[in-house]
Amino acid sequence: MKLIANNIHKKIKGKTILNDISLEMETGNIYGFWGRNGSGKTMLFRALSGLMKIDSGNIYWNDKELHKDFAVLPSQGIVLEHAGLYPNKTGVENLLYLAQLKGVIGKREVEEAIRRVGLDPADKRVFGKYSMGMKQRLVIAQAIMEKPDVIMLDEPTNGLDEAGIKEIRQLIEQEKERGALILLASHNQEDMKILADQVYKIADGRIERKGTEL
Ligand SMILES: Nc1ncnc2c1ncn2[C@@H]1O[C@H](COP(=O)(O)OP(=O)(O)OP(=O)(O)O)[C@@H](O)[C@H]1O
Repeated sequence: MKLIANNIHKKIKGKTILNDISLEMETGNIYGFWGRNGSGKTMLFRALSGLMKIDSGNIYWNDKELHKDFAVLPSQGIVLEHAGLYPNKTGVENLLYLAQLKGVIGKREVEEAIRRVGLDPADKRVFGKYSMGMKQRLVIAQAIMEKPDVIMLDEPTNGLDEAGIKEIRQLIEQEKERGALILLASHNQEDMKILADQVYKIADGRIERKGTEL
């Protein structure tokens, strides 16, 4: 399965955020997005997921077009900010609530995802009391819990200690082996070296370079 972008452009308040971006990505691979703060990685993920409309260009998932055949990408898990998680709900409660919106998975799968990121489904602490690393793990659990075809991870190893980084890298590899298409934005060079099959270097909203190394 393929995710394709053809010549996408986006301006916000007169400023060009995405400038003629074309990409072709296939399931079973990890694509790294490397670039300075503000280069456009997050905005690109938002565009590709359908969360943000583009001004021109086309985005295809297989033979279907985003914004024509569907409003958002049909099978995706996305880690952006800690958006959508309630500080006064536990991890399980938070993910169950989100799972119920789609109705594809139930409690068993939610608990399995929580275990896979190294958290305890029986933990009664609420999200607001989680450490930064625990929050990050729960957000990743949310992105993978429905076993989506496309997973977008924006800085997934942020806030994790060395052991946590290793665990999350393993999880990302497992998701690739499962056959997911993974987009990974990270400032961590090791993440790029270890995980990415292809690296897109982003600068000023453009793809400056594509290759197998940084
Ligand atoms: N709501 C907004 N209104 C105006 N400009 C915005 C808005 N959101 C983002 N931008 C601009 O879009 C550009 C790209 O930002 P983006 O968040 O995609 O960068 P990034 O590569 O993800 O950066 P970082 O590494 O800091 O996460 C930046 O110049 C930013 O200032």
